[in-house]
Formats: sequence, structure tokens, C-alpha cells
Amino acid sequence: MTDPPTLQIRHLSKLFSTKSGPLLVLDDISMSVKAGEFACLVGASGCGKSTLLNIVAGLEDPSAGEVLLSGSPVAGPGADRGMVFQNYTLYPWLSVRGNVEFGLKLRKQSAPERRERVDHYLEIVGLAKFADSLPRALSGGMKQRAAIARAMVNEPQILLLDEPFGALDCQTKETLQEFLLSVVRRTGITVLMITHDVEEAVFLADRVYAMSARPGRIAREVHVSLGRDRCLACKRTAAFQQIEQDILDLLRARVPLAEETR
Ligand SMILES: Nc1ncnc2c1ncn2[C@@H]1O[C@H](COP(=O)(O)OP(=O)(O)OP(=O)(O)O)[C@@H](O)[C@H]1O
Repeated sequence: MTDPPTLQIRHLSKLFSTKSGPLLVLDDISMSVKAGEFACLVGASGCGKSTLLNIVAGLEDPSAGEVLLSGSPVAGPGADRGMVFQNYTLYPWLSVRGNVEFGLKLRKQSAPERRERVDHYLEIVGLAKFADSLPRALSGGMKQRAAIARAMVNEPQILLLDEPFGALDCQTKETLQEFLLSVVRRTGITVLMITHDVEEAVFLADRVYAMSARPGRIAREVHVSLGRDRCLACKRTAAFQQIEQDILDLLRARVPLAEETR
């Protein structure tokens, strides 16, 4: 028997109660992410991307449907999912090392084990020299690299990234995109990332799920057939731009302006 995909989302819906009545945000979402795959969800603002990621993270409950991680239902947050958010979420009073090892301390890992693991992941994200620095001494890009190390150090089954480069300037964002790809290739980690930046999704992902406007549905699943050896120059190739344009056309066709407001 073959192993189940790392992540399976089955017929998932989410309804919020609001002052003006029930609000259907996600409608019958089904998708999966295989081990070692990089999947991106793209969609207009308000289509429910963060809600979906929060449900996968166990921070919100679905109204219907289920999320399975390696075949087991998700029933709350857990160290088997590593999360990185858009806004830098490092503890300002802890050093980079203190931030990265925080989860390991909670799980009562011994000091020598912690040191070895933290050193390994700080080296992977290129921050070994900044282990003792406080977050305020880091640039935005370095903070996000530290946040990625903090998520990876628990060796989760899947990394969940919520617009991790959304607050960075264009140049830093591109540097971090290349950096993330190199980390993913080196470690083989499985990733689900959400972004509204279609170019970013095509550059990073093996598969892109395009979501319709609210209520969010999976409008199309696009296999990014660009190979796995990608560099920023790939963004200028005709093949890349064709895939990007197809997804943009799809999103534009499905997002009437009136529904863009939240
Ligand atoms: N707790 C909540 N109660 C009521 N409505 C909510 C709640 N959380 C989110 N929403 C609504 O659900 C919709 C989807 O929000 P969500 O943040 O998931 O979208 P998004 O696609 O991630 O948007 P963005 O790209 O702007 O971050 C929005 O209309 C939002 O106002």
C-alpha cells in the first residue's frame, strides 16, 4: 500500500458567524500535498487563504470536512506543523538562538541536543553568526530566516507559510524566495504556502492551487512544469510567464470587483 499524502484536505467548509449573519468563507475545499512537494495557494484578498491555513495549523476548526496529516485527523495545533507568518513573530526579548530553541525547550529536549539542532538549522538559514543577536538587530529578511529556522527546528511534517515575504521590499523578497527554494531542496521538507503574488507562487511551487473569490473554492490546480532547478532569471522565460498569465487570467475572470472588498 502506498503512503497517504502528507496533507489531505477533504470537503472542507468554513462558516463564520458575523453580526450580519453567517459568512461562508470556504466552500468544499479538497486538495492534497505529497511528501516533499511545495504547494502554493493563490487567491484574491479575502478569499479565505489564511483561514484555510489556520485550519490546517489547528488554530481554527472547520465547519465541515476534515484535514488529515499523514492519514491522521488534525485536531488542534501541534509540533508536526511548522508555521511562519507575514509579520515578524519573533520574541523581541530572546536572542535568535532563544527564539529558535523555544519549542524544543517546551518539549523538554536536553541542552546538548537543543544546541546541536539549533546550530544545524541556524547554519541552514545562514544565521549561525547571529545566534546571540536580538531580533531588533536583524533586517526584515533575516527575521524571516530566523522564523523559518524556528519552524523547521521541530522537524515538522509540513511547513505552513502565510505570506512570509509579504512585508519585505521587492529585492529582499526575491533573495528570500531563492533562499527558501535552496532550503527546501536541501532538506526535502513539504511546504504549503499562501500568497496573493502569482509570480512568487509559480517561482516556488511544484503545484499551485488557484482559489476563487469568497466563498473560497479551488478554481484550478496547476502543475508548474518548470523543473525543480529554478533561478530568478527563470521568471523572464516564456514558459514561466505563460503559466503566470494563465493563473492571473483565471483569478481575474473569477474575481468581480464588487466582491473584492472584505
Ligand atoms: N474570525 C472571523 N470572524 C468573521 N469573519 C472572519 C473571521 N476571520 C476571517 N473572516 C473573514 O473571512 C474572509 C476570509 O479571510 P482570510 O483572512 O482568510 O482571507 P485571505 O484570503 O487570507 O485574505 P488576505 O490575502 O487579505 O490576507 C474575510 O472576509 C474575513 O473578513
